[in-house]
Amino acid sequence: MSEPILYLRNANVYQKNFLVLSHVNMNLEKGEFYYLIGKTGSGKSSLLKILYGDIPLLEGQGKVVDIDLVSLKDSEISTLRRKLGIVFQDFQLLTDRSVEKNLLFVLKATGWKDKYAINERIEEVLQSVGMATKKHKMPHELSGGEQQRVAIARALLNHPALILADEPTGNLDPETSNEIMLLLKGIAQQNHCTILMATHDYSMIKNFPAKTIKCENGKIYHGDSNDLFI
Ligand SMILES: Nc1ncnc2c1ncn2[C@@H]1O[C@H](COP(=O)(O)OP(=O)(O)OP(=O)(O)O)[C@@H](O)[C@H]1O
Repeated sequence: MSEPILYLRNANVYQKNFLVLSHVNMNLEKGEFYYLIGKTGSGKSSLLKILYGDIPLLEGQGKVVDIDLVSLKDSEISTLRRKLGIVFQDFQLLTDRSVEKNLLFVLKATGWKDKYAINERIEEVLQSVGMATKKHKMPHELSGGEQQRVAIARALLNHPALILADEPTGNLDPETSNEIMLLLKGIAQQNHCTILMATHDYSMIKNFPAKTIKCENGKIYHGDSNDLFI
């Protein structure tokens, strides 16, 4: 079996002094799609935050895209995030600049200098999410689904091997949610990239089956979305 793209061993996930999840063990394989499910407050966002370095891993072991979470220093968090794509429910685009400038901002912040390469990468990611014709639009001129497409394009800029998505369809209607799911699944396949997506949306899980990681009563359980509908 190939090396997992991320693993946690006996990891305890805390929010301040509160133990949210204990003895978390997980291995995510390259190119696979996983749902992270569980009731509100069960720890999905906290688990994702451990993985992108927003909460420190104080107990247990873990590695994400070859970066050790236990020894992660503040100065290495930007390196970790550069290797990941992160997508949020509320898109988190910079509202004062165009789609193109949102992407440019990330490329510059992550060390891209060559103007030609920058323009080419912006074109590529916008093409891959079907937004190439909207690069001069401001975020408020886009629908929620379009804004999420731009956020996904932004997540793809640095060719991440892993995308962490926290309720990416939570603010979208069912039809637009399906479009975003198709897009994410296509990205996982084409780029051989792993996606871990937190969601509450069981109808979507039913439409797009995948492996599941469930947070419940302070623990996680591995399964398959088909198990949820027996
Ligand atoms: N900043 C914080 N400080 C203290 N406790 C927190 C903080 N953020 C979350 N918690 C607590 O940690 C637990 C897990 O919250 P978390 O946001 O990870 O759940 P979730 O499964 O993502 O929920 P939702 O589906 O509502 O987003 C909850 O009991 C919550 O109250």
